[in-house]
Amino acid sequence: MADEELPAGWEKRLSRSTGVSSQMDEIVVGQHYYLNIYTKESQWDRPDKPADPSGNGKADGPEEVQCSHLLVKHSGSRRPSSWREENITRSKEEALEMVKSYREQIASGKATFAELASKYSDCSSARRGGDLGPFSRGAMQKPFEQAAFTLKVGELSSPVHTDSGIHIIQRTA
Ligand SMILES: O=C(N[C@H](Cc1nc2ccccc2[nH]1)C(=O)O)c1cc2ccccc2s1
Repeated sequence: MADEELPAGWEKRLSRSTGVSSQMDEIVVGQHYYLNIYTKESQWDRPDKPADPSGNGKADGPEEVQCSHLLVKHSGSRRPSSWREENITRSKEEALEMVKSYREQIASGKATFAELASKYSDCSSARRGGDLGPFSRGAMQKPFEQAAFTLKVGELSSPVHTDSGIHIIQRTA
């Protein structure tokens, strides 16, 4: 289908980071998203009307962040399998208890984020100590993005729920 003209004020962008697609549950590189050129807000869905220049001040905050995360998947995860465990059957409640325990160990200094993420994260980024690299809005699932872009550098999130499972996120840049 021809790539029709976008309504005024929008730009079509290519997400440079990998992320989990909202449809197929696989790592996608180069998924398109749409950027409001006035407010710098982004959205997955193709806009059907001109961009709103007002944006109510939502354009604040960084364009790009870098985070590490520790993911604990559960039986309700979109892909209940990982490098650690071929068939993940733990309950969501059990996953939440595990995530809280890891967060406590990191916050108290008993262990570093990278030590626990590399041992226990159900994401393939475990091999990098949980580091996801830099990413902009539009690259990750919305609950993850909202948390990541709200954190200050060095801050640790509360447990964050996405279709992939339950995450602890640390913003590193
Ligand atoms: O989506 C990924 N991995 C999924 C799990 C997952 N789901 C996520 C949702 C948001 C952010 C990170 C996430 N990681 C998997 O392994 O099943 C990614 C792995 C990596 C590895 C390096 C850099 C970025 C990424 S994003």
